[in-house]
Amino acid sequence: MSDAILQTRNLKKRFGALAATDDVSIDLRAGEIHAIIGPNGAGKSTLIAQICGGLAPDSGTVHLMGRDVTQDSTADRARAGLARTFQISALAMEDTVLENVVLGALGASGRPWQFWTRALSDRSLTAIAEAALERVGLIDQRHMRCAALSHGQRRQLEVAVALTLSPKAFVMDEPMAGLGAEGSHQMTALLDQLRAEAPILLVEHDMDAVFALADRISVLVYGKVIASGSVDEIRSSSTVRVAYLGEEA
Ligand SMILES: Nc1ncnc2c1ncn2[C@@H]1O[C@H](COP(=O)(O)OP(=O)(O)OP(=O)(O)O)[C@@H](O)[C@H]1O
Repeated sequence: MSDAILQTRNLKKRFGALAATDDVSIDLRAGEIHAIIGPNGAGKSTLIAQICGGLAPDSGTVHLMGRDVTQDSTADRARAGLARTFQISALAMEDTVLENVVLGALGASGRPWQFWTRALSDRSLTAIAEAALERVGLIDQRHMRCAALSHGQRRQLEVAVALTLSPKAFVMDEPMAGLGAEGSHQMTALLDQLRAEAPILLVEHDMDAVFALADRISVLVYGKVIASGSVDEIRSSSTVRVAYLGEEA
């Protein structure tokens, strides 16, 4: 038995003649950040969509905590602890920071139809929300409207919302995109701590962040994993340099 928290086996997805993912088998193990890198059009978004349930694979499987979730909906996978962040922002801009996180905690509590105003006075939910905000460094902003947050703070808030799910695994789609140097620095520090809570499958173009954070890197080119290894192994791989970084052999 594999000790992977999240596992794909032989995922294939074709769009007409194009193999967007071609036999992709990757593992995400407890405590690690596993980065998926690759040039534009390599199949990273297609892979994430199959892992999270937005796109059905033509063949292959996805397992979460040893259970086959390939046929499960996105919502069922989220309830099972697969926390996806960043590509789809579900923040309510007019609500406060705390309200946004309570809304997440409300969904995770299995009481989604409870009146909203009552949810806000439910100490068990606000305590979960405040703990998540503390974790991402936004507790002092909890009464601010979401719209007043900086771009980087909104990304931290998305992590806080994901934390209320008690995630078993994070799938993060370009968390550094659009962040300045300071924002990237803060997000890198946050992800570095979060891996202890739940492992992170990280799709990211920012190589400084990837090299700083990843325990393992898999390189996707034309839908295939062409290399998988530690930061040092990937950096020194001539296959990767030629296929991805575009250098001469
Ligand atoms: N719905 C679709 N229909 C047809 N082709 C698609 C579809 N979605 C993706 N593709 C194609 O599949 C390939 C992989 O795309 P994908 O978006 O997964 O790559 P990516 O690695 O995420 O790229 P980027 O880094 O630019 O976001 C590309 O050639 C893309 O044009």
